[in-house]
Amino acid sequence: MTPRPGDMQIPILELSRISCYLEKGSNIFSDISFTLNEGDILVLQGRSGSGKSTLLKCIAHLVMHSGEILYRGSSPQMHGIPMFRTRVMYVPQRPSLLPGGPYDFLEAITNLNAHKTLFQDNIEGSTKEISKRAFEIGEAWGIEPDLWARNWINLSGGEGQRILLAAALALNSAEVLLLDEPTSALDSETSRLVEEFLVNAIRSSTLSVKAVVWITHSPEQSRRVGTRFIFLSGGACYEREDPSPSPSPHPATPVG
Ligand SMILES: Nc1ncnc2c1ncn2[C@@H]1O[C@H](COP(=O)(O)OP(=O)(O)OP(=O)(O)O)[C@@H](O)[C@H]1O
Repeated sequence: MTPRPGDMQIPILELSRISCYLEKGSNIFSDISFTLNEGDILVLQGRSGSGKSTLLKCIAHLVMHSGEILYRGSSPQMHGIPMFRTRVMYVPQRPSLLPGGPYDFLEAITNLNAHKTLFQDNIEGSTKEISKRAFEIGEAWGIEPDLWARNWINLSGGEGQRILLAAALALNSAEVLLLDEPTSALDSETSRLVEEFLVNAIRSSTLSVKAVVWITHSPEQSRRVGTRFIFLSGGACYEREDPSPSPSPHPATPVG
């Protein structure tokens, strides 16, 4: 489903009572609810193991969960799960499990039916055009074009991380990017370049991305990029006005 003009009034993403259970009786979190609107950079914080990555994977329908997720007012099933994942895209911290190299990855993604349906054979969606855009973004972040032809296992953590993010942006199909610690392997200078690019991408009218959920452990980064701040703690989720490093046991606004 392609967004229509009237869709702009409804939240881009609505989560209602999302719960994730690993085994019987053991839940990572329960009843998480919040909405995401165009222009939001929603920073997701919480202690290690609190369930941040799992929540992003639930949103992307990569992990079993209960509750309801609506994208532009319709369920992922209504959009079709592959199409939903091109519009609401999870970007992992590392490309550790991907086969081949970055260029193979771009080729595989651009050959998916959901991608082809979205671009309807428009040249903008071709592997060649997307690779060109990906190389440009990568170069702005210090990635030489020849690295795209390497195997993932022969790239450094920071190189793989930047390439994966550049690819997600170059695809220009996602309205929501779910970023799992996107700069965790980068030095502070490169991290700033990536942050600035992403913040400008949300404001740009020519790029597809309209909102981001961004996991970070850095309060400084949260402050620089975030427009909203949500904390996962004790299986529940709280929205705060500021990106304080340690959520108190009784934060201001429970949103779950
Ligand atoms: N497939 C799985 N099987 C068993 N336990 C899992 C699985 N995936 C996640 N977990 C557990 O769920 C909890 C939440 O993990 P998750 O990776 O979502 O945390 P996180 O907040 O992103 O952590 P970090 O900040 O360290 O990246 C952890 O206790 C983790 O061990």
